[in-house]
Amino acid sequence: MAIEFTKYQGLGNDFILIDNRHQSEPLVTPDQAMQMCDRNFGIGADGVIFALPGTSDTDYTMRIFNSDSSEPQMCGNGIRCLAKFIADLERRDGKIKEHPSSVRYKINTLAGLIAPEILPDGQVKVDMGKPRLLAGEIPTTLAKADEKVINVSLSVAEQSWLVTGVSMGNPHCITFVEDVAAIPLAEIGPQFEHHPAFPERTNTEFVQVIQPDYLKMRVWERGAGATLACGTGACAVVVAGVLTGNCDRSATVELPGGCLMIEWSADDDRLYMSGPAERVFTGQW
Ligand SMILES: N[C@@H](CCC[C@H](N)C(=O)O)C(=O)O
Repeated sequence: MAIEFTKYQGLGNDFILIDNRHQSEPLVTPDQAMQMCDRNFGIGADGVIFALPGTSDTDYTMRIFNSDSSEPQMCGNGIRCLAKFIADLERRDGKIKEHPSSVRYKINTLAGLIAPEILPDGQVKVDMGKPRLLAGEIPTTLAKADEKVINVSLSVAEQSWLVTGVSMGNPHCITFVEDVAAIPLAEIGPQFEHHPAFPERTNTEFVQVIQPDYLKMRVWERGAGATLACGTGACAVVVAGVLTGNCDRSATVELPGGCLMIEWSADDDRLYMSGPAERVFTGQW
């Protein structure tokens, strides 16, 4: 069966989007998704995202397979791409106007309800929900299940790292370093990802504080390796930065693919992420 797809990217974190609005299960299997993501033998992407029907209180459901075929709970750059993809489909179907002032969606994900809004300038602002900070929620064995994991020592590659754990629905392990460019990401990233202290593996972010409102980060993603950006990761980094006294509640996070604006609201405890999402090309698999 031929599958129509559209490729999108958010700061170079790239995804194959599939219109799955009329079926309740993803149109491709995790193994097929892995083949599609292959950069030599497939389309090439960090993941495959499906726009599925919503639930009673949401407009749509998002599911995603990583490029290694695993299924994460959430993807920040991916949900901005999904919002643009759905708006393109709805525009094509005549469901929304050609140039609406803004478009909002409520999306059901494995991490709960997430709400993206396409702004008039084309950027997408996403209400990413509340961070989860307890070890049992992340999950990690670095502290007791009902304790937070803030600046806890973790031994990787014969070195001791002070790490902070944050869940944005998916697990993140954050460490602040002097020089993010000097981190041998391809060598130590997999060792963090598969460390026994993270029973569901982990995304890992290395962060350099340039100023309290400007951070530079590199990421090793669970199931995808070194990517150019990670939206849930950037949110988790600001939370970890606030908890460790390293940054303000609003900060620009610079990733290899560009910048995201992140705000951890003191009023409602929710994370707000703003950044771009662009269509790249369409095709048939
Ligand atoms: N790139 C994403 C995160 C995708 C999921 C991640 N690899 C995981 O397994 O948790 C983002 O922008 O948040």
